Amino acid sequence: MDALSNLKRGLSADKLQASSDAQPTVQDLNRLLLLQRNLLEKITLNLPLKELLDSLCLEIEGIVGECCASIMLLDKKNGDLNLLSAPSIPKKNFLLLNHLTPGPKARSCGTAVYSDQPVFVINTHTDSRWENAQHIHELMETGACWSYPLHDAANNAMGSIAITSALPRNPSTFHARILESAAYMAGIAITRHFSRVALKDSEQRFAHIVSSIPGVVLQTEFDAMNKPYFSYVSDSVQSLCGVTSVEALTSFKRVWERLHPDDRDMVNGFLSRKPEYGSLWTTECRFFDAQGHIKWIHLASTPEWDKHNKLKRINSIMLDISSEKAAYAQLELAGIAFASTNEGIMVADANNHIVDVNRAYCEMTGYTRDELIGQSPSLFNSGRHELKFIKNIYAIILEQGFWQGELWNRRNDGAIYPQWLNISAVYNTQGNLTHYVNVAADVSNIKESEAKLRHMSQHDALTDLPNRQLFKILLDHVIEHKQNDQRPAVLMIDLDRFKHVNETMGHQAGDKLLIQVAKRLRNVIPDNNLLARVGGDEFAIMIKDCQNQGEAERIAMRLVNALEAAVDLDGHDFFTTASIGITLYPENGFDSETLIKNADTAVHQAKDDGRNNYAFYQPEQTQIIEQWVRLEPELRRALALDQFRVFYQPQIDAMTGQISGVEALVRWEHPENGLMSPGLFLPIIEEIGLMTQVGNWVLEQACAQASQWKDAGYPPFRIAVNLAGQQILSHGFVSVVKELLEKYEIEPDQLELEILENIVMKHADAAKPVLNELRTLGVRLALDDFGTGYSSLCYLKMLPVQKVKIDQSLVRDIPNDPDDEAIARAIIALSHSLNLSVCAEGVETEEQKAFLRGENCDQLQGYLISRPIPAAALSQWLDEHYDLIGKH
Ligand SMILES: Nc1nc2c(ncn2[C@@H]2O[C@@H]3COP(=O)(O)O[C@H]4[C@@H](O)[C@H](n5cnc6c(=O)[nH]c(N)nc65)O[C@@H]4COP(=O)(O)O[C@H]3[C@H]2O)c(=O)[nH]1
Repeated sequence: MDALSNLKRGLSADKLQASSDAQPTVQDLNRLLLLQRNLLEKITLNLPLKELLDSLCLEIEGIVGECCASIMLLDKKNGDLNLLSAPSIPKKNFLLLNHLTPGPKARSCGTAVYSDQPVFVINTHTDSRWENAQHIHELMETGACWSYPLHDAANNAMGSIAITSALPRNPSTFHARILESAAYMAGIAITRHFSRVALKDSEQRFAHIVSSIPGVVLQTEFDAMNKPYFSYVSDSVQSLCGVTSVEALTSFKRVWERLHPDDRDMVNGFLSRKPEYGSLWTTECRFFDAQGHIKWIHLASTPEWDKHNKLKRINSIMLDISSEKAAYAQLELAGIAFASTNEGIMVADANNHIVDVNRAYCEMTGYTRDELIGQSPSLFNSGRHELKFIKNIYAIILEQGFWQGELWNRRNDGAIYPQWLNISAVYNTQGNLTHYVNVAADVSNIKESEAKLRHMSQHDALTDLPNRQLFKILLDHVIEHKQNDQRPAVLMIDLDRFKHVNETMGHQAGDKLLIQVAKRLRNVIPDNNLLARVGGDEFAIMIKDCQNQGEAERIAMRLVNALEAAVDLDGHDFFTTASIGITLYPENGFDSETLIKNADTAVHQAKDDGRNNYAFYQPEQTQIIEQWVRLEPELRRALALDQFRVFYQPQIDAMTGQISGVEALVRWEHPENGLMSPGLFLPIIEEIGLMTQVGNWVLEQACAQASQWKDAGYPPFRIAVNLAGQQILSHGFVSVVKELLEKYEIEPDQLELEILENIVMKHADAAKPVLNELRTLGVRLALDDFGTGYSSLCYLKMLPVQKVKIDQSLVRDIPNDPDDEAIARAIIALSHSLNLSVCAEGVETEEQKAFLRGENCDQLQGYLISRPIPAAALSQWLDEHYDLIGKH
């Protein structure tokens, strides 16, 4: 329907304001053209919509006269019409006019929009389309209202433009044209406005999206020469490649130069891909950022092709994946470590089901990876740990996050092995336990080495017996855990003169001897008792329960006997003996330290008692040992410091009283202690191996003195010198004697060498040839201290001795002890029967002298005649008893 017919439909004869319906004049048309031109100009200038529409309304009002122009717009949300521009309508009336819902009776504007037709109401008071507008009439003078719908780009009604007059009024054709034209232009202005707003919105949204993307958005196009250039680059390119988006847009090269040289060929290939590659291209490459650090980029692109399949454009996004790359590299590294480490690694989930294991773990356990996945670590249970222990481990892990320690586990083949295990709990970011990581090492080898080391450190390498340290530990253990009536005992066994074996026969022979000794001792001691080698030639035995002294004594006897049989050393029979010291718990000590120390002390007592013997600990021995320790270093220097002296004690003929000889006896003139007798220091000298040196020194002193006495005019008498075992067995001893005799021009039979009975007995094989040589030399030999040791008369027969010296212990109790008398009597008689002369030692009383003379003892020596005295004093004694000498 055109404007005019619409006009006719709304006409009413009454109260109409006059209106010319004449055709528009040239002036009108000019005004209309001017209106259009002005509005188009303003649209082009992009003036604000409101300003633009207001000016349109005002211009219409100016052309039409006595009217108000207004523009209403549909609210898309609720579908109501609201005023968008009404410059001449007071603002207070806006509320009356707004919220107009389009409909058939919705006044002029609502009806126009509803019907999408122009509506010319020439009298609002009578027109049914205004019948609901009483509230408006009450407040506004509204007589006529002509309205035209506005259209959007899709030609849908989106609002209205209206000319309202206070009085009813007819529109002219020109009015209708103005309205039509204004509606058209307002529609353009509004549509354009909304397009611009939408575009701006879209741009803003795009910019927002691009800026919020953690990467660079870019568009690459190709020029006529097919060279790439960027048609769009988002600002974030700067943080990635160190160039601004403006620089990138102006120079593709600037970005290209930031690309890692090694990746350029690959990216070149990327840019020249063919459609076959599909619609999404991805790759990874490296760029240098502004600081020169490498950034890893994930490049994702969608290509656009022209109709000739020529690449037109590439839309890309570049994402910084540097941290992911680093994390991946770390993961890769962890993966390599996991796979290649020698530590077994097992990962279990929160329910303790195995989720992964490495190669080392499989090797250690003997299971394949597939066999282990999904299993529980209880598969390795060795049965050596209580459930409580395992539960406690997991309790510690939950409390502290980890546990480490040693476990016994079972391999697939059933073998049980020690494992050093470190279990850590793994928690996720929410703090929930997700995994357990077990790092385990098979410590069997370490354990074995440890055990070997421990064994080595606690055992003697030669005999494989426990050493002193272990002996002490075990002894303390027995003491600590002993039953009430249990009495442990310690037997310390010291091989007599073992050093001599080493020195004369070599260490190998010494080792063999020790091995044999160990074997014999082991065979002798009762089961369940302990034998240890606690020093070079020292063994120790712990009797776990020794009921009484007698039992210890019996064992000691058995030990002594066991060692008595000859030991075969490289085809030679060798005899060894031992001195045994015994301590009993608790009387001789409450701990291992004291029991061992005191047993050591008792060993010395046994040695003093003549060796090849045993002795129980006597507390007073400790004092002697202490003295020993004090004197030893001083004794080592005594010879060099000329602190030894030789005293002489005369021996007389029992029948005639004439002097028959003198015995040389050594003394030590200690700088502080004064003169010390040999009993106090000779055992030490012997023990420290200086006996040969000191003994030979005494021998030389005696020979020199004999020569002096001879030179002084005294008739020759015998010089008796004591010989120690070490001396007899020392290399070249006979030559030493020979040289001395020659040096001091002494007749061999003037020298008498006194040897101890037990020394000869013990070393018969070695000593006998030496004694024979001495005898061949012409030197006289006397058996000293006879009657105290073996007293084997068979030996007497075998040895080349000419004299027997009755020990002073047998003389001491004469005449009170009939036994001693009987022994002395027997020795004298038997010696005489073997053509040996007899000298009695320690003669102190006339009774002893009388008894001995009565028994035909040949010589007497003792305090009754003279104490041992220095050479000068003896010279004086000789002078005083000159007659005795002369008669010799
Ligand atoms: N109670 C008492 N004692 C008497 C009496 N007459 C002598 N004596 C002591 O008896 C010991 C005799 O020497 P011996 O039996 O060979 O016993 C010697 C001897 O075996 C050893 N000895 C001494 N000098 C040497 C030495 O140069 N070399 C070696 N190998 N042994 C020596 O030391 C032992 C002890 O020597 P001495 O203390 O000098 O003790 C000496 C002497 O002083 C007496 O009437 N009553």
